[in-house]
Amino acid sequence: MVKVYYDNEVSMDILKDKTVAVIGYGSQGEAQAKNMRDSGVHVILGLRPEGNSWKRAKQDGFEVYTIEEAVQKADIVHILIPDLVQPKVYKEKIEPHLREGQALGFSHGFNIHYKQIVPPEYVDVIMVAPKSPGRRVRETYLEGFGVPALIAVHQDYTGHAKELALAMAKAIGATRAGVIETTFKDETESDLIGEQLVLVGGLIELIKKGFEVLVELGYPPELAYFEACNEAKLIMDLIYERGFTGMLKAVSDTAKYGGLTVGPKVIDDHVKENMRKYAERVRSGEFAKEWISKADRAKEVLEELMKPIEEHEIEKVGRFIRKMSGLEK
Ligand SMILES: NC(=O)c1ccc[n+]([C@@H]2O[C@H](COP(=O)([O-])OP(=O)(O)OC[C@H]3O[C@@H](n4cnc5c(N)ncnc54)[C@H](O)[C@@H]3O)[C@@H](O)[C@H]2O)c1
Ligand SMILES: CC(C)(O)[C@@H](O)C(=O)O
Ligand SMILES: [Mg+2]
Ligand SMILES: [Mg+2]
Repeated sequence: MVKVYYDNEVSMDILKDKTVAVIGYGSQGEAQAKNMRDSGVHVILGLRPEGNSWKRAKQDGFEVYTIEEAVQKADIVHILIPDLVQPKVYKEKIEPHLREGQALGFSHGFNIHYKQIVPPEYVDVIMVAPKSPGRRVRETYLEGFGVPALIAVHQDYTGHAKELALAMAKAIGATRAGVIETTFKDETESDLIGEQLVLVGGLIELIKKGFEVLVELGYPPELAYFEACNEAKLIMDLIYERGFTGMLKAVSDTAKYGGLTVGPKVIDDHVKENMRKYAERVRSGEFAKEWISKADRAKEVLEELMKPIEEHEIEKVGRFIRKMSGLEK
């Protein structure tokens, strides 16, 4: 079993009298900046003056500076802007202001692992990667807990890089749930493979295709939505809390028999073959090459990819069901 770091064995002393500049105030930036501030860390924000985040971060009571100023004021520069934006911002606004002994922090190893950012040898390079969307990073912290996270050290100039990564993980609330040390390579590849095959790509397609089959067979879309999507959350909660076995114990014997005999025939070896193929594309760097080649028009590319999803019938029914459940107005 891997070593897991918990609250009682990690100290935040190394962050005393230090300033953490969080670059970016999006999903992870906002959550991590707020958690670290609430843990007593001096956090400042480095943002674009013309951006929407500037106003939001100010309203949330943060000291906000341009990215260049924040780098100059900081001991730790924690880069939480979109992966494809990071290399340009790093080259133009961060690298020219770096000082000996500072630390660069990341929540995903993409740009270090694929060498889109190559920091000078006189800084520490660390990762604190919460294994959760940003929103849960904040919500669980406010509930008095945290989300699990990975830490990694790419470069240890000061000799204190790991201590620093652990301290930041504690400040984010992650050591309450447990923190595991890994490498930039393993975090990057496993994160990309997980989100493509299962978490984002796999789940959307499984739910969408299940919904489509039910609707094609003539069942009302609302019923199809309950079966293929809404209840998926409730079943996943059971798996999250009790494991597969616990979930199976909670569903009917009919669901157990049908699920366990038909499931492997639907998600069959062809699906696993596809998974292997696309995991290999991540490991070979082919996926990164493709994604990096879109850097100049990432926004348009994503809009194009999201359009058919946004217009899919499942999204219309979803809005209706969420209203019905009081989740949306
Ligand atoms: N989204 C998640 O829940 C999640 C989970 C784990 C790890 N990560 C990693 O965290 C990092 C940040 O991802 P995110 O999804 O939180 O980012 P995001 O897309 O939410 O970041 C948006 C923010 O980045 C800043 N920004 C955007 N474009 C900019 C530019 N051109 N110049 C300067 N600032 C700019 C703005 O403050 C904006 O609010 C990435 O490395 C990502 O892989 C994200
Ligand atoms: C939340 C995820 C999918 O786990 C993260 O890795 C991301 O890239 O947003
Ligand atoms: Mg990811
Ligand atoms: Mg992830």
